[in-house]
Amino acid sequence: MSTESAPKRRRVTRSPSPEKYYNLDESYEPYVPIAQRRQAKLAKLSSLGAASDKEKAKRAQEEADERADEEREEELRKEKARRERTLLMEAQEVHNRKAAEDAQKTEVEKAEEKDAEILAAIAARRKLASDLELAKGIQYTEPLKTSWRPPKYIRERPDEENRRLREKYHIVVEGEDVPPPIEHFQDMKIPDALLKFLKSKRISMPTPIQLQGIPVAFSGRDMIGIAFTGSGKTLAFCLPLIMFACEEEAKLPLVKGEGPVGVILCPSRELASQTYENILQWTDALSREGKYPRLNTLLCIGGISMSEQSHVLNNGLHIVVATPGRLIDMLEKKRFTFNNCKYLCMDEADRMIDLGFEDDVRNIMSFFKRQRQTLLFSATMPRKIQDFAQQSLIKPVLVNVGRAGAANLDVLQVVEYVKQEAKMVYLLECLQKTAPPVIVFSDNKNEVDDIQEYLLLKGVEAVAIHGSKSQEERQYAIKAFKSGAKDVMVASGVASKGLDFNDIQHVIIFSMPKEIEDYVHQIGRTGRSGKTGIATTFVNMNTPEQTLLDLKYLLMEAGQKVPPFLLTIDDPRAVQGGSLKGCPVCGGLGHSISNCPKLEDTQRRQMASHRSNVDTGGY
Ligand SMILES: Nc1ncnc2c1ncn2[C@@H]1O[C@H](COP(=O)(O)OP(=O)(O)OP(=O)(O)O)[C@@H](O)[C@H]1O
Repeated sequence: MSTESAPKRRRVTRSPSPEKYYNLDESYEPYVPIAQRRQAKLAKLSSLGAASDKEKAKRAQEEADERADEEREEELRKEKARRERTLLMEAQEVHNRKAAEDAQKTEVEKAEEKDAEILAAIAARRKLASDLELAKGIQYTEPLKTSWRPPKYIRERPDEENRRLREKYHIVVEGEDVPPPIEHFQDMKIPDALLKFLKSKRISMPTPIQLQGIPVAFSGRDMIGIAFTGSGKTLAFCLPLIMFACEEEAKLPLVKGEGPVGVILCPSRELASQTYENILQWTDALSREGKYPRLNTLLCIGGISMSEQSHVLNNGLHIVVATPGRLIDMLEKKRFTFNNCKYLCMDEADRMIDLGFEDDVRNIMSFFKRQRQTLLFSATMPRKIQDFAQQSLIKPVLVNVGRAGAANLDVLQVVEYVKQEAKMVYLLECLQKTAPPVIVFSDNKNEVDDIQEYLLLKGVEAVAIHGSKSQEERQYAIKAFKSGAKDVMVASGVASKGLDFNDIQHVIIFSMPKEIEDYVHQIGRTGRSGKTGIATTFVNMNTPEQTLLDLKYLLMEAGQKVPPFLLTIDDPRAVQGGSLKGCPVCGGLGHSISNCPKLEDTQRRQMASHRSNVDTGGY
C-alpha cells in the first residue's frame, strides 16, 4: 500500500490495548483485584476444611505408604552399599594376599611362571593332523606293518646288548618296542646293487642316525630323527622309501595316474632339488642291474616348469620330492593323488612345522586317504616341536644322536669381534685362512648383494644366492659353486639348511643370525660326513646380547674356545640363581622362552593379551 494514496490520519496517543500487548487466547487471565483474590482463597480453604474424614484418612494412608516406600528404598540402598563394601574388601584382601605372595616369589620363580604360561599357550595349538581326520575323529592306534625283518641273530640279540650299542654311538631312543640298531648295511637287507653304489661314494658303514633310524623306518614305525648336520640323515629317510616303492611296484606295477607311494617334503627348493638328485642316483643304481624295477620320481617345486617332467607323470609315479606350495597346487589340480600314498617324510621338520608351514602341512595331510608312516628329521628340534609333533604320530620312536640343536663337533668355531664398518675389509683377510670353497652367510639380502659386489670388485670369484633371486639365478649359483667354477658363495639363510656342498673348507658368518638354530645349520655346511672344517663368525655391538649368550653356551657345550668378550657377558638367569635350561622353543641355551627371538613379537603380544585377559577375567 502506497503511503501517498492512504488517507491522512491524525496521530492519537492512547493507552496500549490488550490486543496489542497480550495474546488473546485461553491463557489470558483477566486482572483480579487483591481483595477479591483473598476472598476466593478463604472460600477454598473453608471448603477444604469441609472435606470428609474419609478423604483425610485416605491421604494420610497415602503419605504413610510413600514414607514406607522411601524407607524401604533407603534400606535397600544401604544394604547394597554394605554388600559392595564387603566385595571390595574381599577383592582388596585377595589382591593384598597375592601381592604378598608375589613379593615372596623370587624373580626366577616369576619368570618361570611366565614361561609356563607362554608354553601352555603354545601347547594349545591345533594338533598336526589332517582336518578331515580331525573332523571325522579318525585315530590310528597301531603302526603300519611291513615285511622287513632284521636278520635272526639281531632279532635274538638281548636288549642289554642293544642298549650298549646305542651308548657306544651316543644314540638316545624313546618309544615302545624300538627296533634294534644295526651296524652294517648288509644286515639291513639293502640290495647289493645299491650297496655297491654307496661304496663307490665312500658310504660303507652307516652313521649313528642311519644305523638306528633305518631299522626303525624299515619296520614301518613313525619316527622323529635328530642328528647333527652332515651326519647322513638324507639316506636314513630316503632308503626306506625307495625300498618300500620297490616292494609296491613288485607287488603290482603302477600305471599312469597311479601313485605316488611316498612323498618327501622340504622347506626350500634347493634342498628338495638336492634330495631329488640323490634319489635319482640311488634308484638308477638299483635298477641298473635289472633285478629291481625302475622307479619314477617327481620333483615338485615352485619356479620350475612341470611340463618338463610330463614323462614322469605319464607313467606310474612312485616318489614325489616337494616344497609345500607347489605340492598343494599339484594336488588341488589333481595332477596326481595321495590315494595310495603311505609314506610322508619331512626334512628339516622343525622348520616345516614351524609357524609358516604348519597350515600347509595340515593341508597336505588332508590329501592322504589312508594311514601313512610319518617321519620327521632335523639337526635342530626343540623339545616343544618334538612334543607337538609326537601328538600326531602313531607310537613314534624318537632317535636322537647328541643334543638336538647342538653344533657338529667336527667344526672348529671361531668367533671374532669385528666393528660393522670393518667387516668388508676383514672378510677379505678371512678368506685367506683356507683354500676355497668358502660360504659367506648374511641373513640380509641387500648385504648378500653388497658382499658379492665387493668380492667381485676385489677379483674374488663369487656367486650369490638369496630368496629374491630368480629360480634360474639360484640354480646357476648353486651349480657354479658345486662344480668348483666359483670359489665363494655368498648366501642368505635359504642356502643354509640341508644343502650338502662338497668339502666346504670354511664358513664365514658375516652377520650372526638372531636364532641360534640358524647358526647351527649355517656352520654345519662344513665339517660334513666326518671331515673337519672352520667356521668364523663376526659379532659386534649390533648382535643382541641373548644371541651372544646362546653362542657362548653353544661354544662351551662343543668344547670350543670362548673369546674373552663373550666370557664377560653375564647370564641374568645365572645371576638370579635360576636353572639354565635350553629354551623349549628354539633350543637356545642362553635365554628362556619369554625372550626367545623365535617367538615372534606379535605372538608374544597375543600371549600377553591372553594373559591379561585371564588375569582380569576379561573373557
Ligand atoms: N654312512 C655314510 N658314510 C659316509 N658318508 C655319508 C654316509 N651317509 C651319508 N654320507 C654323506 O654325508 C654327507 C652329508 O649327508 P646329508 O646331507 O644326508 O647330511 P644331513 O644329516 O642331512 O645334514 P643336514 O642336517 O645339514 O641336512 C653327504 O655328502 C652324504 O653323501
